[in-house]
Amino acid sequence: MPILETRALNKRFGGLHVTNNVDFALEEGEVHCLIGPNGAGKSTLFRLILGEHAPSSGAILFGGEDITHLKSFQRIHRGMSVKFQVPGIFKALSVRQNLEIAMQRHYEAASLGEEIEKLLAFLNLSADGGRLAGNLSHGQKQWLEIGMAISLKPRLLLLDEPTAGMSPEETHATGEMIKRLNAEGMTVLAVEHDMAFVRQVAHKVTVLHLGRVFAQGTIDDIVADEQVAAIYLGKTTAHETTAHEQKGGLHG
Ligand SMILES: Nc1ncnc2c1ncn2[C@@H]1O[C@H](COP(=O)(O)OP(=O)(O)OP(=O)(O)O)[C@@H](O)[C@H]1O
Repeated sequence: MPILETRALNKRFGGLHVTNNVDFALEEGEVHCLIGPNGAGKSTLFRLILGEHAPSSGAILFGGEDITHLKSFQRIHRGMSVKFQVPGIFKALSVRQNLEIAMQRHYEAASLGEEIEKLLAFLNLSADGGRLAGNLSHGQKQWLEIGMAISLKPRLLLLDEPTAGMSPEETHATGEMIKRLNAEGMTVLAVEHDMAFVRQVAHKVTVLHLGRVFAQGTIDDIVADEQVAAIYLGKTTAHETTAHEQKGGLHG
């Protein structure tokens, strides 16, 4: 049974049909990347899954349960967690204090310190626990965010462009983190533009285009798909679409 499923999911903003009859299934235990040209509807689908947008029609299931009408916090209680692109860390607090805030209600006081140190080590931030979060590098801030998102050991981790703005080395280190989390049992859905990262982590890739599922397969299937290449070059005539400005090409 898929851990997450959308059935005939639609979202319209006025006359704009941004999520168009999306049937999507995420299998438990996989790392799945959602790609597609700018404006394809990736963020909107993400926000629908999280409960930040209400769908116009269709259903969302998590662990087999219909969650279409649940609030975000109820979805989080059921085991979803998210890291958005914009950092939501407390800049004026230390790295350790940030993790403490995320974790304190969920761990016994006696084990909290040890859990935080374990997480700091996982995030390559052991030497930075006492630094103000606001003084971390961009990549380190993203890792702290990931740390806050995984601190409650979610069943499903949602990542919105986790490597945006990172160096190739930081991107690779982030990929290794995702692979370790996955090896320990976490299912991951990531919106991502960086194809090197997608190749590093993804078991499966879904391409969204004009709000629809356009293609699905392994990264090799997707990169070899000429129709996918065409939409990235803005050559599609499926709708009245103009060439999209790309942050990164398909072959990244
Ligand atoms: N709240 C909103 N109100 C109206 N239109 C919206 C809203 N959110 C998104 N859209 C429109 O929906 C379309 C899809 O946007 P979305 O952000 O989901 O795409 P995306 O694939 O995530 O793009 P990017 O890769 O640029 O982040 C765009 O045309 C966008 O302008």
